[in-house]
Amino acid sequence: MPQVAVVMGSISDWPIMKKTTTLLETFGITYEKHVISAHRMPSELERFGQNAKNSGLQVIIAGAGGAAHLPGMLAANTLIPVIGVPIQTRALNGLDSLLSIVQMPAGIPVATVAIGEAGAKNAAILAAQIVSLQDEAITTKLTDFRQQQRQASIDSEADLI
Ligand SMILES: Nc1c(C(=O)O)ncn1[C@@H]1O[C@H](COP(=O)(O)O)[C@@H](O)[C@H]1O
Repeated sequence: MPQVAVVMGSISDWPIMKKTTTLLETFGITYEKHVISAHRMPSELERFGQNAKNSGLQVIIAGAGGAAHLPGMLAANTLIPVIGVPIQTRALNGLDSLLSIVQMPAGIPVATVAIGEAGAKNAAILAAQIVSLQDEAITTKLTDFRQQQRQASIDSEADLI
């Protein structure tokens, strides 16, 4: 039974959302991935959201661009925490996606991360932190990941030439 679902509004979001799944694999988290659009597939979205808890999922990561209603509509259909990834857009650089995801009305939260690649990576780390509350092996992997980042920053000083 996968721990996390990675959902995107379109296959065109996959190059960014692949950053999320790659990191989930690094942390040893099991996941499933789907294209589900709130706009184009409203009944599938409702069914997925309403079955998510029973299928054993612990976190949903949802990436969408433009009028990015997908994360909010998933959140409206489940009690599982939803992390929203705003996809960068050509017309408005992803500001449209960010505001559509972050400005949820009180009562239906979406944990919104940064636009684009940084957000896609942070979504995976945040999901790993949530799943790690019940999985000690993931805590160990997260600790190692932090240590590697720290060491890479320390080592980078040698390049200040
Ligand atoms: N924001 C949404 C939703 C939704 O929120 O339901 N469905 C698709 N999309 C977004 O439309 C953009 C363009 O999609 P296409 O490339 O398929 O036209 C994508 O970034 C997708 O996430």
